[in-house]
Amino acid sequence: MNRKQLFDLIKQKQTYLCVGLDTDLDKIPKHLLSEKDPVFEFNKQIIDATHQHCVAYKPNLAFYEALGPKGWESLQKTLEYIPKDIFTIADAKRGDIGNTSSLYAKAFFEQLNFDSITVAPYMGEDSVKPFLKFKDKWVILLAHTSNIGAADFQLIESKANGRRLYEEVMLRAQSWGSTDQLMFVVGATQADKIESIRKLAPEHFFLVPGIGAQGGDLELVSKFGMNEQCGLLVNSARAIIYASAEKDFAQAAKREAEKVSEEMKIYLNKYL
Ligand SMILES: O=C(O)c1cc(=O)[nH]c(=O)n1[C@@H]1O[C@H](COP(=O)(O)O)[C@@H](O)[C@H]1O
Repeated sequence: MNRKQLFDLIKQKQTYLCVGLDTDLDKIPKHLLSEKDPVFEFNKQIIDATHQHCVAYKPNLAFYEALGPKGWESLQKTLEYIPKDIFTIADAKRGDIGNTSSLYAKAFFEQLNFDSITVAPYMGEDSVKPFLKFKDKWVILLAHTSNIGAADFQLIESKANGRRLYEEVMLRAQSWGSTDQLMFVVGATQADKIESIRKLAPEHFFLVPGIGAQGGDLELVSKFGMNEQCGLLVNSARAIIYASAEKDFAQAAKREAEKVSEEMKIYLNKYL
């Protein structure tokens, strides 16, 4: 899916919601635990209930890898179940020396056929470029993340040019790939900075996690983060998928996704 197709999908569905499939056996409703594949059964029902209200799904690999080979199987089945017109993000935060990155890229783009993968930029250009060699696939590079520790390194200012580390990442990486293959992660909890962050990369899509459970402000993110092609995929996981821990979990997730999407529809009309 290219940038235009992603924007068309956003316009058609009037939402830029990404649902995070951070599926945790300790949090899913107890009645699912007797299923052969509880993780897939949970995801399947969440996807059935929410797919009309989102444009992307983002399974976080940690939740699947923690279960060993069974987790990979659940992930693969989940990916195959996601409707083909919906954008998929492997939240894997990979990145290594070039030949290793090439194999990570194969794993996520060829074996699993994800549309995109989150990548950590700190090993530099040769660790990111192998992911950019795949046609119609996206790299989503960590820029300014949502967590408290984001300040530890990302805010360090260069003595040479005064730029913060995340600013340097965003500016340099733009020469590595086009706006049709590179996005940046900007946490919703950084909403106070999103206006200046948008100036660093006016045309790129941002993946914005951190609304819902982490308390980020969707209106601020939308008002200052949106560009002419929306340019935002805003992720929420726990607040949607664990809206209820009972048998009505899928309906509760649908209600939450619908609520966020209705808000997004207002912002699309107001700020686009
Ligand atoms: O790359 C990410 O998706 C990510 C980056 C970031 O800065 N902050 C962040 O929370 N995430 C991920 O986004 C999801 C947020 O989940 P909730 O807080 O439950 O909505 C998790 O899977 C995180 O790993």
